[in-house]
Amino acid sequence: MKLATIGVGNAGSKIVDRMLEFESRTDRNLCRHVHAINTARTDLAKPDYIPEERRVLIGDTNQKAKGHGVGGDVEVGAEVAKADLDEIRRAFDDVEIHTVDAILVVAGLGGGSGSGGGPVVIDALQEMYDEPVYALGVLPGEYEGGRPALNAARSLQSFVSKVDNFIGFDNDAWRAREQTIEEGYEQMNRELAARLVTLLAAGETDDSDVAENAMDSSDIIRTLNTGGISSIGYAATQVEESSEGLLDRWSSDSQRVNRDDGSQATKIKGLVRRAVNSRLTLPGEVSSADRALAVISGPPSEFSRKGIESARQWLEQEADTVEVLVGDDPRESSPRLSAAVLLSNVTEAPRIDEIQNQAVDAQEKIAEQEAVREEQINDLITDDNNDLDPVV
Ligand SMILES: Nc1nc2c(ncn2[C@@H]2O[C@H](COP(=O)(O)OP(=O)(O)OP(=O)(O)O)[C@@H](O)[C@H]2O)c(=O)[nH]1
Repeated sequence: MKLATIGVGNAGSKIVDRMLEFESRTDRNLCRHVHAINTARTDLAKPDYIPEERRVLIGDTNQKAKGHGVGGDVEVGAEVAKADLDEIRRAFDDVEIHTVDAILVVAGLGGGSGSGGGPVVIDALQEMYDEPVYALGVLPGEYEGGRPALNAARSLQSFVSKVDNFIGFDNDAWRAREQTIEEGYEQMNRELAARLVTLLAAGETDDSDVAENAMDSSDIIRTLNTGGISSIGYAATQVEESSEGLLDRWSSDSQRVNRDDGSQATKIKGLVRRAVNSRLTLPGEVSSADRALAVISGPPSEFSRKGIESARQWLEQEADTVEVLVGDDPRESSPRLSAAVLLSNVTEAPRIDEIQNQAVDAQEKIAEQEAVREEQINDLITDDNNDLDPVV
């Protein structure tokens, strides 16, 4: 698949940057267009891979943002993006839409810029293009507190209703306790990038006849057509350099002998099983998914038709749906064989309910605190001062 990828806010831009890093390390070419849109000038200076001319600063003339971010205020994030919509649209003008299959918007939902600005950007994209628009949204960890949960719960509603599919990533599930938050983010972003790129880059070459079971971008689009909230599982293994394997790699496609000797089939089924049972980007009940798709990526000498078939049967049972696709993504020089599994429209994801509950609590607490504050101010100016007249 070929994507136009847009990071909104700081987390969104960092994740897109890691996607580009993973692509360049693994010789993939998924993101044909990239943009980073943010309200904080210093954060926009940080990416290693997003070209400078693709970084769009919004809200620098807004009194509440002034180029320094919106401090977790989702309303200001949305307001700033709306005010600078012309600039955002202009940035998209040079996206050659005929060269991409879909658009992916990436954002952290706990802050203000990505959470508030993301849905505004998505509206603009849906208006401008017919291609599907997907989102990758990061859910804040419980440890971040009530305000990020409230931002995320509100923003999630907008994201899910506006995009063609929302892929979730749960910071809580991926947090390693022994790391600082920044170190943790760096590792999470790399793990997430590997999953997204391995899955979505399948079929990016337009050369779908290189392998018999090659996955195509239309397969991915079909699987994501369910809408709703989706999750990705992933597993990888090092490819052994047997002399036979080397031979296979150097032979031409027509001469390639697929050994299909049972052990390769077992390996592929095992990888898909490991991917599904691994920590998902958004943990959830696999059997609640509407559709599933698995991409087996690596040197074609490692592929096995039997493996694909038994992985498909296993996944069909596990996800409890007949809408299952399993296919190859040949990467001739890759030292790894990997499986990325997309579970589309997972309806049972406990973290979503938790965030909604945390958000309701936070909203009640905020309302209570505001009422108390108002009362205190009233007390302060009315107590024992009843004889005094205000100046104006
Ligand atoms: N996985 C991951 N999550 C992050 C990262 N940075 C921030 N987050 C999460 O994303 C949420 C939003 O943070 P940012 O992206 O920094 O915020 P923003 O959208 O730029 O908005 P403002 O800072 O309010 O202007 C946070 O609450 C965290 O949950 C990151 O590098 N990786």
